[in-house]
Amino acid sequence: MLEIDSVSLCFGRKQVLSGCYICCKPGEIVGLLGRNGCGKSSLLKIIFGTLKADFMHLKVGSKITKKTFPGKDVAYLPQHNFIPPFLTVRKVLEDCDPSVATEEAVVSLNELKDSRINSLSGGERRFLECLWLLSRPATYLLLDEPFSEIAPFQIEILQDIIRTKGKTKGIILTDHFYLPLMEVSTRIVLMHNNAIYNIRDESDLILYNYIPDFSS
Ligand SMILES: Nc1ncnc2c1ncn2[C@@H]1O[C@H](COP(=O)(O)OP(=O)(O)OP(=O)(O)O)[C@@H](O)[C@H]1O
Repeated sequence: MLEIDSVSLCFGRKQVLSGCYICCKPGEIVGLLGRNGCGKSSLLKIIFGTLKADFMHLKVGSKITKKTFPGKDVAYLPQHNFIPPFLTVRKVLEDCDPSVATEEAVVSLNELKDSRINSLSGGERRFLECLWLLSRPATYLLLDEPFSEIAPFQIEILQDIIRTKGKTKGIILTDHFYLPLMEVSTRIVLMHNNAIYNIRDESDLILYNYIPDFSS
């Protein structure tokens, strides 16, 4: 189990996280929702180690640790582009797991194999980054907005891969495309007012004002 608790984070005088808790075990896909700026990305960065919390308690398996990077337990898809722009698509695909970069998954990239990353569209680049990250052998995957910029057909491909990986890995996934997130998650939580609430269905998201009530 990956477990982080008592997370406290301030930027200047602004308290972003206070006493925050989240956990995830292998075989679980935790969908993390929350309004813009509530601290979802910060929480994932703190788990990975690219952002230092004012206080937190992090445990991966039986190991208490200050960060998970560098290490083999956790892989992290940041919100921003991270694959070096000078690499070619072919080079990146060569470093992907064949069970992830299947023929069906990469069909949209076939004509781009000799292109450099910096010549791809935003969605093409993001999709390739997701394939690469989902290929990592880590036990836990942190995915920050994998569906952003991605066309619906490709989102379905990513959902299938996430579902397959989620059978053996623990995945924490955050995105504002809440429907694809809800479809793929085995457990959904919402960050709201510095607390984490369990979400059963869309009516809970209306209750916490994350989505509008279209019926009213
Ligand atoms: N480096 C920084 N310096 C100052 N404030 C920051 C910094 N990084 C984040 N923040 C602030 O912390 C808050 C939480 O940011 P974070 O990116 O974690 O939110 P989020 O829930 O991921 O938002 P979104 O859904 O928009 O991606 C925001 O109000 C943001 O402005």
